[in-house]
Amino acid sequence: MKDYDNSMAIQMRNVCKHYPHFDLQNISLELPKGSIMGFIGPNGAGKSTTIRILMGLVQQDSGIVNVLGNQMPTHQIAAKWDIGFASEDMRLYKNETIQWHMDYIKSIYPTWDTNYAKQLVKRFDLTRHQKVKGLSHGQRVKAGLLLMLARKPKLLLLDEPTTGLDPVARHEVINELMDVLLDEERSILFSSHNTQDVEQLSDEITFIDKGRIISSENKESYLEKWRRIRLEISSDKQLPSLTGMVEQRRSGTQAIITAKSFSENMAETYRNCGAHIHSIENMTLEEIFVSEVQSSRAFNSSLDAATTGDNMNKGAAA
Ligand SMILES: Nc1ncnc2c1ncn2[C@@H]1O[C@H](COP(=O)(O)OP(=O)(O)OP(=O)(O)O)[C@@H](O)[C@H]1O
Repeated sequence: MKDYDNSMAIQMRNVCKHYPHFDLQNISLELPKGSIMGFIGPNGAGKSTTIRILMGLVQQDSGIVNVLGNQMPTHQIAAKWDIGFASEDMRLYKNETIQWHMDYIKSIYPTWDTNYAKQLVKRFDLTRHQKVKGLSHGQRVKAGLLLMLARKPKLLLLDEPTTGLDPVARHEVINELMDVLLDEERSILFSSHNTQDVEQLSDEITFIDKGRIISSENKESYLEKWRRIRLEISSDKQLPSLTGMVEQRRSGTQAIITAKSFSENMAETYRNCGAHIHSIENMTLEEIFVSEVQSSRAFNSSLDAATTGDNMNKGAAA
């Protein structure tokens, strides 16, 4: 990438990948160094495919990918020294112990931190001489994270790191990831279905659905824009459709408005139309996620309908 920005751990520009029943479409995202990005999307949205492209495990059909200054997949070998990757299907040797794996990783990576590895064994409540085949799912996930964290990679790519963990184990893993970020040069991108984890951990949030990024923003400013407005208006009056309103639900005199770019002017306009506003509430990331996905799907299907209509008209004209 000619204009590679040195302050970014990840830069993706217009990345596309075609599978027989799926297209990753024009993915562009940037992760500043020292930040943590939550990557949220429904099942089959394209999260793992994107992470695998960043890791060089899958090759994009087009578009530019730069990870820690390395063009991917061309310079993936150099990049992999500094990337820690963890996914649900991470393979450990079943007949070997956690200690065996620690020694093995230590022999490969000169950055391995023996003291930190020992601390992690304690914090994750693992037994070093236990064989992998005897570990529970949660213990296996924690062992995988330990092996990755103790070699101190500059970038962590985590594909659903908390899936299948009980609340206590999730809490331990999240706290550990937050501690990792105390070192300001390190960066994390993690995918999740769990919006609570993402809300707690992330500085940046990216939503993906059906292979397209639907938003990618700083968490604080993003959460600040969304509001749910509950109001009452006489049933014979219409509420105006304002810019930034993504949903309006009415039942008799009661209405609930979801706003994507809320401003006081919006509330004022409703009041001027005769509405009485009961409350203006902040929304959780989960509520915002559902609204984003629904409005993006509605928008895309209206575009598809318009395109189909155009084609039919062209067909008719021909
Ligand atoms: N090697 C492959 N060959 C064909 N299709 C694939 C391949 N890998 C992924 N896909 C398809 O790409 C789509 C996106 O999959 P991906 O695993 O990236 O989604 P995801 O967002 O991580 O989903 P989940 O949350 O369910 O894990 C799916 O429809 C999947 O079937």
